Amino acid sequence: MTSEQGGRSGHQNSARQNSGGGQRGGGVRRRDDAGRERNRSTGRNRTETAPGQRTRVADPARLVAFEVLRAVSADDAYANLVLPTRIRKHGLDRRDAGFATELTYGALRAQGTYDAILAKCVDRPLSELDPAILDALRIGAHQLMAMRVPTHAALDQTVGLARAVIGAGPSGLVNAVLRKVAAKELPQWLAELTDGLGDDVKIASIVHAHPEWIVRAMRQALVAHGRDVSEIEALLEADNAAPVVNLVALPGLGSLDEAFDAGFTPGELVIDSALSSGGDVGRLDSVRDGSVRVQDAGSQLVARALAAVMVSTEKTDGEERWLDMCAGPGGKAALLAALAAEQDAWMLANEPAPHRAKLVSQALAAVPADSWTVRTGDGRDIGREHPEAFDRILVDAPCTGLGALRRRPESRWRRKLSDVAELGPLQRELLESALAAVKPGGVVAYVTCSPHVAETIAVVEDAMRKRTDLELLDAGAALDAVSLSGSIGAGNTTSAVPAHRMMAQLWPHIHQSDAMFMALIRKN
Ligand SMILES: C[S@@+](CC[C@H](N)C(=O)[O-])C[C@H]1O[C@@H](n2cnc3c(N)ncnc32)[C@H](O)[C@@H]1O
Repeated sequence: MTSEQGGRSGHQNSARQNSGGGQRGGGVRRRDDAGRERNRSTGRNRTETAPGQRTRVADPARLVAFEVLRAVSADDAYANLVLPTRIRKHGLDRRDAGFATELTYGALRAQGTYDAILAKCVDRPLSELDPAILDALRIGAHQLMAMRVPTHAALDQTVGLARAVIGAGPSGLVNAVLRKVAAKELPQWLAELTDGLGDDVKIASIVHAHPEWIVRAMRQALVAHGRDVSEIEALLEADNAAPVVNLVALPGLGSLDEAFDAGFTPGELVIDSALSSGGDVGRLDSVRDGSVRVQDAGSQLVARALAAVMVSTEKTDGEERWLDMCAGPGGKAALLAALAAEQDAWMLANEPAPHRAKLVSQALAAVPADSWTVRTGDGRDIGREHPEAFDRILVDAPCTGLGALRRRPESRWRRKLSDVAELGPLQRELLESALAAVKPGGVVAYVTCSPHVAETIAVVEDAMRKRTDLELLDAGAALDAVSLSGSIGAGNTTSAVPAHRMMAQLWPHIHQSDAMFMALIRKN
């Protein structure tokens, strides 16, 4: 299990520097540039016996983490959306914001492992604890197990947080439980929790903090794409690392010069992209004007692959017509529309949720307006309403998002196996609609941000079985064709099933991208 690796140096520094942070005796706590507290005026001896007695006011960075965990567990909030607002609300400086980010994301990602440890230290089922106490314990556990926070500071500050925001009684429980947690280091806890377990899936689930059904699904996906099942450890660990920030310059519209001047480095997977493990992208003018966008490298690759693949359609009025059937919030739509504009094509971006359709319009604002139109509606209707009307169609289907666990720290614990079955009919209907809407000679890209075989290979195979006019193109080769290295190994060269050799899967541990799946289907 790792903590925020993407911002590693910044966060680990902040973890060290903030290790003793917090307000004392009700005073406002400030740190100097080296992270040392100023105004240490109490002169009080720090003992390890009664941390809760010392700290009565919550350290703002830990308070932010606690508030985000509460919003996630009580209100089903998304941590990546709530965290920035709480950081602003509490006025955290850059260092404290880094600490709060590592604490929040780390505690959420590893929740299953920490709950297993906590269950050994609490004398009742965790489900019987006040959920606020459980969240405080998770925050304490992450500091003790995975951050370089000295034990006394982790205890002192977490008990102080509990005292300030939950109450004196609960803070005693938090103190007692965290002392038991602190008695062993993480490797000892993991050894104890997995001792005698003969099942590799259960062991990986505890050690790498993923639900068992997801470990099983990832193993199955690796094998289905011709990879060795032993890669599972690296894949799960990649999910536990913070992703680097990827930028794309919209072709013909944006330049990365400003990003490079600001310390971004050229992306290695895909052209016109840049990488950063930290920094505030919102400060870049080019990001603010929408000509440079934050976008995962895998998303960039699939959009570029669809735009570059050969089609042999009859063109309406000499121009190609493209469709992004599931466009919200508009990441791929912006890149696709810019590519369409370069090729004198026009694109329809469809999204049924009105607020997400609005985001699509905003994402497309930097692209010449005569190159695109946004439709607010159900993609399942498009095949019937516009039969054989489009040369290229992207179906970026609603899915479990198991390929993007790096950026959504809570989602692995929120998602359920039943979600996969629930999404299946919609995924199939959207693909069928796209296959009706594509012209003969045109191509449909079926894409998911999930490697789950039931959402990927199975959906494509079902669609192929239903029609006789379809052909799978080599999606791995199509990704290679638009990659910088020319060979990224996303295809499957070894499968005994010819159709499986045509489908491509990107992986966080190999490509440092989301686990994006792509099949390219040509209608003959
Ligand atoms: C995986 S997201 C698409 C991400 C988007 N392509 C991007 O790159 O930003 C799937 C989208 O499909 C939309 N969706 C859900 N049901 C749909 C339907 N019946 N027809 C079309 N889109 C649908 C969701 O609202 C969601 O915005």
